[in-house]
Amino acid sequence: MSVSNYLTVPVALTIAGSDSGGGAGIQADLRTFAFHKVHGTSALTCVTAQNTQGVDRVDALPAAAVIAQILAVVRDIGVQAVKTGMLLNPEIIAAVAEQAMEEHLPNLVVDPVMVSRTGSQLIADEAILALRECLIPLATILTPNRYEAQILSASEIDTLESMQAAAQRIFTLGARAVLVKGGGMPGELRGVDVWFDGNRLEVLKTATVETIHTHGTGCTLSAAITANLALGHDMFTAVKLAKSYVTSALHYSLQLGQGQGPVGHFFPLLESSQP
Ligand SMILES: Nc1ncnc2c1ncn2[C@@H]1O[C@H](COP(=O)(O)OP(=O)(O)OP(=O)(O)O)[C@@H](O)[C@H]1O
Ligand SMILES: Cc1ncc(CO)c(N)n1
Repeated sequence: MSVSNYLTVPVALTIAGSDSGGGAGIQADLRTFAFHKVHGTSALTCVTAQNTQGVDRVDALPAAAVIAQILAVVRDIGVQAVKTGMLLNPEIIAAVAEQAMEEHLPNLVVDPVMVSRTGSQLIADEAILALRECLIPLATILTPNRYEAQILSASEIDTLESMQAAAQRIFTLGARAVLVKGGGMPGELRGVDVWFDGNRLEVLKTATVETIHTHGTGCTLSAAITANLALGHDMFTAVKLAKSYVTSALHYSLQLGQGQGPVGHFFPLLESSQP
C-alpha cells in the first residue's frame, strides 16, 4: 500500500459554453487551466454544435442550472479566480452578475464573447446590452476583441491609436482594467493588444504568428489570465504571462478539420512528440 501525497493547488472556475470541436469555450479553458497547474472547475452556460468551420446550433442551459453549478463549486471547493465566456442570453448574464454581486466570483475576467474574430455576431442584441450594463461594471479585467471593442466603444478600430482610444473609452464602463485584443486587426497588428487600467496605457506586442489555425485564441488568453490570477500574480503580470502562453500555443497550432484549427495548448508535449 502507498499513501497519497495530498497536494493543494489553486482553483479557477470557467462560466462558459461547450465547443463540440474542442478548440474554444470550456474545452480550451480547462486545458489552459491544467497547463498552468490550476484545478479547473466549470459552469456550463450552453452547448454549441461547432467545428473548425463554424457554429451550427446553440442550446442554452436554464439560468438556474448555471447558478446551481456556480454555487456547487464555490460553496464546497472555493475558487481564487473566475472567467466568463459565452454567456449567450440576458437571463444567464443577470444570474452571473448576481453571483458576482454576492462576492462569489473573485478576480473576475470577463471575455465579452459577442462577435467572432471573423466578424459574425454570436449573441443577440439584448445580451450585448445586458453584458454592458450588468456584468462589465463588475469585471476585474475585460478582454474584448476588435469587433467587441468597436461595439463597446462605439468607434471604428483600424489602427493602434484607435485601439488605445477604445481601451480608454471602454474603461469608463466600469471594469478595473481593459485589454483590447488585436487578433482581428490587419497585418502586424494581429499580435498587438492594448491595456488600460485607468492609469497605465500599455501596448503588448508580439510578432504576428502566420497561421490560419487560431480558433479559441481569445478563450485561451482569458483562461490563462484567470489561471495566473489564481496563482497569485497581479493583473498586469497575469496578462503578460497569458499573452506569452497564447503566442507559444499559436506557434504549435493544430491542423484539424477543414477550417480554422485550435491552438496547441500543450505545446511542450506536442513539440517533443513530432517526428
Ligand atoms: N496571428 C496571431 N499572431 C500573434 N498573436 C495573435 C494572432 N492572432 C491572435 N493573437 C493574439 O491572441 C490573443 C487573442 O486575440 P483575438 O483577437 O484572436 O481574440 P478573439 O477574437 O476573442 O479570439 P477567438 O474568438 O478566436 O477565441 C491576443 O493576445 C492576440 O494578440
Ligand atoms: C463555446 C464558445 N465560446 C466562445 C467562442 C469564441 O471563440 C466560441 N467559438 N465558442
